[in-house]
Amino acid sequence: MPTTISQREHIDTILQTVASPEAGQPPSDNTIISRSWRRCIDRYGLDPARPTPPRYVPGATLRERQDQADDLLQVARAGVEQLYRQVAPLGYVVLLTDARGIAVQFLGAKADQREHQRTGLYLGADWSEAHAGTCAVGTCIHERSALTCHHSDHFSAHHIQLTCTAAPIFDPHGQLLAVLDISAYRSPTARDSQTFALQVVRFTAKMIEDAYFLQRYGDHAILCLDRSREFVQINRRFLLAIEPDGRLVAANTAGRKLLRHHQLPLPEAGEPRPFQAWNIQDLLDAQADEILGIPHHSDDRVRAFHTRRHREIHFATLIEPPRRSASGQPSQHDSSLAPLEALADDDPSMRDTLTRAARLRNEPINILVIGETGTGKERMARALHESSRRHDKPFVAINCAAMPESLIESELFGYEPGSFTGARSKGMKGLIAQADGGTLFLDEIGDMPLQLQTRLLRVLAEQEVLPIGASRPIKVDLRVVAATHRDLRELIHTGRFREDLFYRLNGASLRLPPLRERADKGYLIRRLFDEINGERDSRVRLRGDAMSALLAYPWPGNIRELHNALRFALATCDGDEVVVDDLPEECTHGQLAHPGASRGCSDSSAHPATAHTPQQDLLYRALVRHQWNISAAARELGLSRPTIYRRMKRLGIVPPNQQPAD
Ligand SMILES: Nc1ncnc2c1ncn2[C@@H]1O[C@H](COP(=O)(O)OP(=O)(O)OP(=O)(O)O)[C@@H](O)[C@H]1O
Repeated sequence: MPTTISQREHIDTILQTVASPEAGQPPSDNTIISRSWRRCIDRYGLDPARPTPPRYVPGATLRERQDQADDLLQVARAGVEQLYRQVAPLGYVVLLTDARGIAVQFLGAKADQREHQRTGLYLGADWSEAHAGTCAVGTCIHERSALTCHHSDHFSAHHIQLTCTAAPIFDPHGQLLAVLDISAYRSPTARDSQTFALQVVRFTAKMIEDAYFLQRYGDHAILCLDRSREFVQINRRFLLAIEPDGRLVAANTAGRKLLRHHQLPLPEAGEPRPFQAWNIQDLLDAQADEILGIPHHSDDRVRAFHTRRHREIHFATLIEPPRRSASGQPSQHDSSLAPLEALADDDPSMRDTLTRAARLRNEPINILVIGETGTGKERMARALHESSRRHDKPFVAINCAAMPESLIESELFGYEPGSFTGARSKGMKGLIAQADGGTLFLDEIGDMPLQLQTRLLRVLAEQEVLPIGASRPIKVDLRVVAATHRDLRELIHTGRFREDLFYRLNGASLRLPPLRERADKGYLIRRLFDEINGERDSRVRLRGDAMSALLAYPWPGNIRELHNALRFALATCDGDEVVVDDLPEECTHGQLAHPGASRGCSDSSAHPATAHTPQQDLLYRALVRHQWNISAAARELGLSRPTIYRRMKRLGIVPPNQQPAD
């Protein structure tokens, strides 16, 4: 690469600084940077006059690194996306690298993908100091602290237009887990312009680190300490995981610093010392049960303690572990409620609906389930049935909208032998009678013809059904659950629904929120994925990047769309995992980059008219890049040759020399 004048000056500055620190003009009086320059030359043998182009690890290695970081990636997702929303308008991209500097997550504008790939600000890029020279990620890994690498702080002349700021993320034992980085191509010359960037990245890295900590030690009591009573519940500055007897198990970065300050350092990861060396009483001047009982001894759930050494005041609050029964297992509810509980995780509307459903499940009243199409009304009806005392009796579902009007009466009420032309000679038991003792589910009740509404009303009022052509009614014991996505009051108003039937059916109502409003999408995705997976011969895993894309997608209300997307991904994926490229194209149209697209860039005009899914796109581009050399494309994509052939066949990609002549 020919060097420009400013690059030439940059190279000279590095060489002079390293040769004689006093003579050179470091870009800032930043010893971290000049130390790193020296390492680049002395230890890694890098030459500032020969800038190395970005290095990308092969696809298979990237996937391996992403798998290893999967737990963190899942926890970090919300934080990384929030950070991206904050900094993208200022022209930054966001990278999360593993502890060795390989970018395992990337967020940046898709429109600038070629520039990202050219600079190395992309998935799979190696930002270790040994390869990229002085840079925010690599130098942060070495220094184990947050820093900005601004313009000519970078070792490589290739990077001097960039400003990059990175912060480390440590695991609960002090081991480096990952590095969070934001980088921009254009920024003011002054280094101070990045002060804010440093604060945001540090803050987000701490948030991710603490979220990971809380997840890892979710089964322990976690003591949160702060020097301020007002902020201790919000800041959670120092986090310490403790055993019921007060032994310290782990601490976040700030917590480990606090312990060191009080001469109680926790062993670092891999150290041979016994792990639970200290008790919380060694830190705070209080009995362990006083500390573990904070929530019960204090109105605002905060208590002040003196530290044993230094007599500093710290305010403490406690995150209690899940309650355990006498058997040591987390306390169990009534197991018959399991079908209802399985419908949702932690969504506020669903929580209210399910509490109500649990109370109503054995009450002798009919229930109306209300919700948009595909929000799980039938699921709810089944779960009500399965968790009720009627669970061993039939559940009969009828879709009032789908049944032809000519058949609906005979299907519902049944008929006597020979009661009309075309009837079966033995007669037929109607669906209502089949549901005797159990639950009758009337879906799309708003579409039931008026004349049948009258007959249904009679069945409900008298608990008996009169088959067509019969002279005597049959007694039935029914619980009716009806469902609708329509506004029944509006239908009553316009004369299309009987008001008296509405009150019969609406003994109580349960409302289901649309998917777009649900806070437990992650749970629904995992649950549906497991269900579809369970129907298959071989089991497949949903990888973190696919999960992130599914969570980021603005789903409309209908859960069926999510179901279809997962079914598609499971049907088309290769191997034993679903990755982001296996998802339908519309799910990946957000800002998230695809891991598979991380190698090289190509002319977008190379798209065949038929190639439009990410999988097709990716494979096609790789094949074009390698002049249809299957082995080379396979190597680049980290796949085997048979897999490439299989995918080409499945995705309808035909090499030019095998295409039929016009
Ligand atoms: N809580 C849930 N957990 C997992 N999957 C669910 C849940 N609720 C609904 N689904 C899935 O979503 C799809 C739609 O569910 P369901 O048929 O119960 O909705 P509905 O509201 O009755 O639909 P419609 O309005 O079309 O009658 C089904 O594939 C179902 O398996």
